[in-house]
Amino acid sequence: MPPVPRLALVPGEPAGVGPELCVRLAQRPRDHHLTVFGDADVLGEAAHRLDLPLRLVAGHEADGQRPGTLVLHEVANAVASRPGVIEPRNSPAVIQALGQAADACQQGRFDGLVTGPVHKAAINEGGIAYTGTTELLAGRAGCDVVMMLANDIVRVALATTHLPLRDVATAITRPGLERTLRLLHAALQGDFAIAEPVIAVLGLNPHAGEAGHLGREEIETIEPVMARLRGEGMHLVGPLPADTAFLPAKLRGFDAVLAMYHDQGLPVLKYSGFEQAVNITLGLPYPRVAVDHGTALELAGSGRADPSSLFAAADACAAFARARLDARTTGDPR
Ligand SMILES: NC(=O)c1ccc[n+]([C@@H]2O[C@H](COP(=O)([O-])OP(=O)(O)OC[C@H]3O[C@@H](n4cnc5c(N)ncnc54)[C@H](O)[C@@H]3O)[C@@H](O)[C@H]2O)c1
Ligand SMILES: N[C@H](C(=O)O)[C@H](O)COP(=O)(O)O
Repeated sequence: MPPVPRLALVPGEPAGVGPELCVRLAQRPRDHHLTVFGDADVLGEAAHRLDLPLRLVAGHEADGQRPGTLVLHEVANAVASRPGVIEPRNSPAVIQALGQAADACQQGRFDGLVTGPVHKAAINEGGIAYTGTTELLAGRAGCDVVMMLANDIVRVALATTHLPLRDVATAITRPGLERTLRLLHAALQGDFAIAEPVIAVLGLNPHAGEAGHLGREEIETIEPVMARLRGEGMHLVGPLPADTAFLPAKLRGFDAVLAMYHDQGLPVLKYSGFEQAVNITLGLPYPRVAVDHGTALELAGSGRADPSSLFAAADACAAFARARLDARTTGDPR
């Protein structure tokens, strides 16, 4: 019998669409165990509003695969939550749920982590410094990571993540970019089984700096790193002008695109397929896959939120986890 992946599921912001999407996810037949780290009342109320069954049970062996059921690891909110209304007093519970699920993955008690959307401002307004779950998980695991969003059309990795635009240029350094490219390359080979990945690297400036007349980061930072890694055999294209790098004919030749900052790459990814796209954290000791959308507060409680991205995240995380479990049983060092 192949091993059944055990996934930890964190709904994210209780006032957002995360809890109701988790209830919808729980209804699907599945080939993995799901344990939800969150508040039982919030999940129960979301199920009631959707008129869907939800049994929250203890222990993952017996029921973690049964439709309509989730194993519960309770992380109770401080105060009652209402759909669409941010309550910063619940921010510690959101972060505790993420932290406890992450630690459980790192300890080998789960094989992967699936997360719903978190409201970054609510967490900060609750007194907790937080820029994103990618950064939180990297800090907790003590490793470098790369954020990559993917759908059937394109994979977009980011050289920098959640920081003000005015700080981007100085955050792009030769050592940082080299680490990012090595990690991305290794993940495309390991988790995506692409033997010789082709990675397009975007420039930072308009027209990739126009030979130094519109900025020098391409010449001083990006090109030297690319030259060094090409010398080791990596297939790197660029630095490319970002405005035309995503033209369909070009994109077909790339296994991933490395964008220099969040809004250089993610609008294209989200425009090309918002529903099925997922957010993958590369470099952690366990697979982590999240939805590509936010808390959509205006939809919370309406039952109209599309669960496709959470479904895709759970499927992708289960597939990554299964591949790693299989590799372990065959002695593959993945
Ligand atoms: N995965 C994450 O944790 C994540 C991702 C993006 C944004 N966020 C956070 O979410 C909050 C709100 O961000 P935003 O408004 O920029 O983005 P958003 O994704 O919440 O909303 C953008 C648009 O997409 C729609 N939308 C989002 N999810 C949907 C779904 N499942 N079904 C149907 N429509 C959906 C919304 O109604 C809105 O029109 C912010 O605090 C942001 O930081 C979190
Ligand atoms: N940058 C992500 C996006 O736009 O979808 C998002 O904000 C979530 O990232 P984290 O998983 O790091 O919270």
